[in-house]
Parts: sequence; structure tokens; C-alpha cells
Amino acid sequence: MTRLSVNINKIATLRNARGGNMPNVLQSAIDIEGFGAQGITVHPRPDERHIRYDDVRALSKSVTTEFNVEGNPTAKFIDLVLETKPDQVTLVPDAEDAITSNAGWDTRKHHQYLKEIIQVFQKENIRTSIFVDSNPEMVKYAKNTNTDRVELYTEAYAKKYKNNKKDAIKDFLKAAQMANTLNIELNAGHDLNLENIEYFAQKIPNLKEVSIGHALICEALYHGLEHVIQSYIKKLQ
Ligand SMILES: CC(=O)[C@@H](O)[C@H](O)COP(=O)(O)O
Ligand SMILES: NCC(=O)COP(=O)(O)O
Repeated sequence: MTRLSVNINKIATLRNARGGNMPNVLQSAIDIEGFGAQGITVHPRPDERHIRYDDVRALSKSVTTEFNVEGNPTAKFIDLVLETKPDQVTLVPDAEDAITSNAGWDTRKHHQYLKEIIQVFQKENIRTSIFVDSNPEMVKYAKNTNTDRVELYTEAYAKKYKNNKKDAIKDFLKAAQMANTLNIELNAGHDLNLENIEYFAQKIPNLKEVSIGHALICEALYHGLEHVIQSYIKKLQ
């Protein structure tokens, strides 16, 4: 079974739009867990445009499922992870001004750097995952870092899925097979949604976890609209 970790960045985006505490990020995480999600993911960015560093501190005390913190391992990020001790840290090589994550690590070039950081987290019993493109070479070099897991960056899959799902999955299958051979555990995420997730989870062997945020929150909004509008109409009669 593949576990679902819900990325709640977008709930924080909505909260930040008005400056108050609605929706309440902490309560949303508790409810999401209550609805069956097996993990909570956050990706604090340096500008704190959605999840704030203080959200991560508070969530680390209230999340009872798996807590996964993603980010570029700057000194500030490393300190936050060591302070909050999530179950898993996912290292993502994104630039400060990136709109969203847009590439995996070059694990061949950066394996020594990653190895040193990973050691620091593993000493504190924090599971590590490295965000990589669907390239078996990148998975192969990830082995040299001693990471526990890799997370396959699925934007390319999501883009191609609509036109040709068999073609879309090809590279991911090769990368996953490499991870299985090398005994690296496997996560995946980015742009997964209700339309493309089933095929991905069926085809990728030993997929431990997917983290899904943007589409899941959009879908939740849309599926909830009818009920909420009907509730308003009733109250206005
Ligand atoms: C690591 C990754 O794939 C991203 O999807 C990320 O966690 C989402 O970040 P934003 O919510 O900032 O786009
Ligand atoms: N690690 C990927 C993630 O957390 C969610 O990405 P997205 O669903 O917001 O694209």
C-alpha cells in the first residue's frame, strides 16, 4: 500500500491572504489526519509565503501521523529540522525565488554535500529523502549519499499523462527499478492528482508514499462547493 501524505502549503497560502487565522493550519492538519491521511507534508520556503517556520514548530507538536518537512538545506532549514525533528526530511534543490519546486538534485555532482547533510539528520533518527528527476543515474548516485529514500519528481509524468500514460510512466519505472535494486525506498510527488494517481501507484513497484498538495486542495475546494453553496441557500430562505 502506498501512503498518502497531504501537503498543506496551500492551506497556509489561503490563511496568509487575509492575515488572520482562517483557515487554521494546525486544525486543518488534525482534521486531514482524522479523514484518513497517513502523513502531513510542509515545504517552508525562505520567504514564508505559505508555511511559516513557526507553523512547522507548532505542527511538529501536533501531527500524530508521519510528519514530512521538505526544503532546500540552507543553514536555517537544517536548524529548523533539527529543532522540530520530523519523521522525514525531503531535500529539494529549489532556488529562493522558485515559484515551486522545478528540478531534482544532480546527485552525481552533489553526492558528497548531500552525504554530509544526510548524516546530520540520520544521527537524529530523521529519515531522509532526496528529490530526484526520473533518471536512473540520479537514483544510482543517490545511493552514495546513504539516503533512506528518494522522492521521484512527478511533474513530467503529470504533464504527459493526458496524452499518453504509457509513455509518461516509462522513465519513472526505470528510476523506480533502480531504486528497488539498490534498496532505496521510494516516494513520489508533484502535480499528482485524482486523475493520474491511480495509474502511477499501480505501475510503480514498492511506492512507499506520495505527497500531494496543490491539486488535492483544489479538488477539495471544488468537491466541497456544492455542499457549501446549498448550505448558504438554506440559511437564506
Ligand atoms: C517538493 C515538491 O514537489 C513541491 O511540490 C513542493 O513541496 C510544493 O511546494 P509549493 O507548495 O511551494 O509549490
Ligand atoms: N513533494 C511533493 C508535494 O509535497 C506536493 O506537491 P504538489 O502536489 O503541491 O505539486
